Amino acid sequence: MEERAEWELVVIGGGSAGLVASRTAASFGADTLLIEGDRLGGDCLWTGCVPSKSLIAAASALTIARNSPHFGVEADAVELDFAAAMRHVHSAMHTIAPVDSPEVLALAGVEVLRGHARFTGPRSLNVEGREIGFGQVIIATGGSPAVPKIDGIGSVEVLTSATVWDLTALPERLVVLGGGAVGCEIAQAMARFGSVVTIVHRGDRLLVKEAPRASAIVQAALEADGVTVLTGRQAASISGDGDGDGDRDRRGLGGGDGDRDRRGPGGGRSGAVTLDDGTVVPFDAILAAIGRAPNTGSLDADRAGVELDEAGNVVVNARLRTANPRIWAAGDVTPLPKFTHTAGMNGSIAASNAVLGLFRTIDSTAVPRVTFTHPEVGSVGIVQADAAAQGLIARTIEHEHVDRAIAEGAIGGYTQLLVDKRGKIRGATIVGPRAGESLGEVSLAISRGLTTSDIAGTTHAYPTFSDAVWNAAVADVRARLNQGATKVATTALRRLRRWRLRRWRLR
Ligand SMILES: Cc1cc2nc3c(=O)[nH]c(=O)nc-3n(C[C@H](O)[C@H](O)[C@H](O)COP(=O)(O)OP(=O)(O)OC[C@H]3O[C@@H](n4cnc5c(N)ncnc54)[C@H](O)[C@@H]3O)c2cc1C
Ligand SMILES: NC(=O)c1ccc[n+]([C@@H]2O[C@H](COP(=O)([O-])OP(=O)(O)OC[C@H]3O[C@@H](n4cnc5c(N)ncnc54)[C@H](O)[C@@H]3O)[C@@H](O)[C@H]2O)c1
Repeated sequence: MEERAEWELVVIGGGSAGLVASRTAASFGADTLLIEGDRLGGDCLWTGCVPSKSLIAAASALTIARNSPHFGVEADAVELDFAAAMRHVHSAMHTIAPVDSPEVLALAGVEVLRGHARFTGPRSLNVEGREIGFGQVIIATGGSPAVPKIDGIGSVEVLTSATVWDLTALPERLVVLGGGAVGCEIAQAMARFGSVVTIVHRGDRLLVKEAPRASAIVQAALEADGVTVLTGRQAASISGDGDGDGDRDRRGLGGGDGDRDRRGPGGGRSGAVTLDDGTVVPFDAILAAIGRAPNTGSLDADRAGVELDEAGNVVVNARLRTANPRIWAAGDVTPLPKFTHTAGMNGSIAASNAVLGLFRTIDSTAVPRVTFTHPEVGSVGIVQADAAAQGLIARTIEHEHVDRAIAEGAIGGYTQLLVDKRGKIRGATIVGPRAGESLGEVSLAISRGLTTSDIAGTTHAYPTFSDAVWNAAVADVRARLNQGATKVATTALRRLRRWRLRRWRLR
């Protein structure tokens, strides 16, 4: 690395937020140093989006093959090769990884330093013994999976989203703690592979941030795939079958031989969990998916005057500036929504504010999110629970009336737009195949203040799932035509037209 007394901008953390922040800063010509303590690409590439969506794709392929007789396609023996499915997961990660290699970043003007960074003062960092001076810093150190504090948790190897991708054998019985996005996505994929999966969820419904109807549809879909969903409960204690120190091969973690995982006592990952209502659920593997904790524990943020909240998140204002005006933060290390797209977007905002002195602020009105279960749940803007309080009107299209859904035999979902009095789209929920793809249009509409007339007046290709968005907008426009001043105007225009037509006839 080039030696300098001071770097114009240092970015700590090479995940989604840090990568976008450093590339943005370098594109403005700033001397940019990116410090990464582990692997460039971060959670999204190595332990989050990419492996989970690859696992889901493998499980979908299996389910489609099994359901093919419905479409008149007979497949004799549909078999799972779990080790091959996991090879697909790792191959996807390694295919994407080179995009963010130090060599590619260097071409973009970003210098990469490997090592763990911590603050030594308001304008200095230490990376593995090396002092680094900075003009400004963007903290993008992300988060790590939280592990619950439960009696006996040390007696068993608890999988998390950081380690589950190293499984080489399918656990026969899997307990998933937590019914958020991580829990639902992985539980469904593993159940489709053939694991007997139980979700233990503290909340009263899965995916609690989504509309209750969306939660109910996802729960029914998971149950149809064989998942047992226990809501309103949590683990009280865990007991491992063995001594808890089984080696990696016996646990089916890394380097195993791919055999179906059947560990007896002493295996280290099997055991039983006792819930707070006394229910006992035995397992061959247990996955904690109860949220994430920010990576600020060893950052020595206080030495730089950076304020943390009670949960350890870096406190930022709407411009993503911390309590130290030279230090900014973006991504999962902040209390903002934890998604790759928000990490990237906010990384770009932090970098442009830091380097160019702009006053860009984060947009919290149109943050889309998609849970990639089958069916997918996509939502953006205001959710249904808050709609009534804000006087919004819901326009809902059931997918049983969407031709593409009928053609694909996937009619269980719905598309709902939440619209204000003037026809402005303020929120949406889509439950169904490719909901995430249909959501883009609604996100644009909300962020640009578009109305249902704008969507209704835009030709949409047929037959697509985005037809449902179009039809919901058309339904809103039609309903408005029958109301108030619009009704008066259309009635007057129609009468005028009829009068003119009558006069033409008389000529
Ligand atoms: C199972 C799972 C599935 C997910 N699926 C999706 C999805 O489908 N869509 C979506 O939008 N989001 C998804 N997410 C969330 C998404 O992965 C995160 O929101 C996103 O990756 C956060 O990016 P980040 O840059 O803030 O943090 P990270 O990606 O965690 O990057 C932080 C980086 O900082 C490094 N670091 C930490 N401390 C230091 C230090 N002191 N010095 C140097 N380096 C340091 C770390 O090694 C890491 O590489 C998923 C998450 C999980 C767990
Ligand atoms: N498709 C996506 O975009 C995607 C996918 C996965 C993860 N993510 C991101 O990753 C983050 C973490 O996801 P997550 O699912 O781990 O967290 P989460 O916070 O979304 O959900 C965890 C759930 O577990 C429950 N819970 C907490 N402690 C529990 C306990 N001891 N026992 C049982 N239940 C318990 C909580 O009530 C909560 O609803 C999310 O914030 C999300 O933004 C996004």
